[in-house]
Amino acid sequence: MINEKLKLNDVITIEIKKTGINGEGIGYYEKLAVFVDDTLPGEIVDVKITEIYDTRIVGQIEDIKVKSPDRLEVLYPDYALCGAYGMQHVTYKKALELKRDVIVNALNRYVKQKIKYSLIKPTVGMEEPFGYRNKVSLPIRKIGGLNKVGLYKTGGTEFIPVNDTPVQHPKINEMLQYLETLLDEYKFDAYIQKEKSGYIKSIVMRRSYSTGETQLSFLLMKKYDKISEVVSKLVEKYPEIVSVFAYYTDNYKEQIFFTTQYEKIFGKDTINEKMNNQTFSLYPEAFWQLNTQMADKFYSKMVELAKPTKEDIVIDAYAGIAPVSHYFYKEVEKVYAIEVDQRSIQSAKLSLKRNNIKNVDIMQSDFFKALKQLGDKKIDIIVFDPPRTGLGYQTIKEVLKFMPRKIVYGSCNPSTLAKDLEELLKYYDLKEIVPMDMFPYTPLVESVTLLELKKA
Ligand SMILES: C[S@@+](CC[C@H](N)C(=O)[O-])C[C@H]1O[C@@H](n2cnc3c(N)ncnc32)[C@H](O)[C@@H]1O
Repeated sequence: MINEKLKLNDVITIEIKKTGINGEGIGYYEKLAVFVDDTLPGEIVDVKITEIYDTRIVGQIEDIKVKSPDRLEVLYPDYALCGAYGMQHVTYKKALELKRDVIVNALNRYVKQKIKYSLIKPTVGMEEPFGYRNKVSLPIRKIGGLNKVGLYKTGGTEFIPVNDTPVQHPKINEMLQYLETLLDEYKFDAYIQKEKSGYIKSIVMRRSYSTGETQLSFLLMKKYDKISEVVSKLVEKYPEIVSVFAYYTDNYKEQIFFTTQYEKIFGKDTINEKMNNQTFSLYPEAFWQLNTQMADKFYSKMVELAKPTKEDIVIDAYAGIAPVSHYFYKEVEKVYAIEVDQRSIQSAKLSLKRNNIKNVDIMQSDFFKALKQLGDKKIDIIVFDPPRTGLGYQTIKEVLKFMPRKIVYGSCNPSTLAKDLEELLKYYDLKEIVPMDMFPYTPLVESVTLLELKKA
């Protein structure tokens, strides 16, 4: 076997042929796939081998012999390591092309039938692809005696301070930096993993793109009065902070941001975000897309592709706080919005009421179970927007009992999209896939797909 000839730390020279699902370059060494971070198609690279498996090798750049014309200088190497700003080595224009290629590659890999690639449209991106991130969820750790917000190196345990990435909203960066200084000033002890000590574990900061209202959620190991003083200082400087919660945990190990034990320590329960002339009320844990400007394009594309009619009954599956329902309700007879998470449901109910929407029924349920509950109801269109795990065979089997005329599939994972399409395309024709760049300068690839029930 080829890989028996290779040893760790050997250096091989390969040409990068394509981009993988995590943004890495993929080349081949005598037919064995070689995965190398931060490389681009067309580049000739000396690669030091760091991992060897039966079917693939992982390596790191030793030297780039031929550089891609689309390569950019990496200005924040640490932020590439923790995925916060992982595609900074490539021009935005090229990144949009590569994201479409990732979808094409996933379809090639998982879908047996021949796909007309002209159905996969160019990636819809942003005009100004910086400062778009409206929320950060960051652990806080004590490093060299100072409190730092940051992230862990992808797949590792090394903590990397992260408080000024160009993809986060500049106001979020500013507030994070001020928070760090306050935590030091008030002698806070951030969590230290090795010693299992410290009492502040993480911060979630969400800033409404449209109103600027900002919500903070601290995760604490115990009640600690000084948090109120820190919050007062923050609010004094940033009056747009209008909602602050403290969550409590006694679990040192688990990497979580929210628990069921919480209290509001300042201001309102929710912050308001505006989109499509509607107001959405966000509780801290409620799901909301991280890029509000692109979210608007994402939902508008769903309606544009579905072309719903006034008689249609629609399912908004994996609804979150039901933005899809908010975009569809006017065009159709009725929408069932199905979501499992209680706080998203609370936000959805508040938002639908606030926007005076009466033809959306909310179902708090696992999607699979909800389909069983809906029994033999007529469903014309199903809009999916599942987590990265996709739908899976069992759920698709249940969906197929309804045989909706159209399916609109919002996906955040090209691999699970392709696997699900392999099943769905037995009964549906693929009409269009529109890649959407919801996370510029990261490897994440989102898309909206339209399927229509086969005629026969
Ligand atoms: C990618 S988010 C999409 C939410 C919403 N469509 C949006 O764009 O804001 C996926 C949502 O699915 C929900 N979810 C995850 N598993 C679920 C399940 N088995 N049944 C119903 N909802 C689920 C999550 O709580 C989350 O709100």
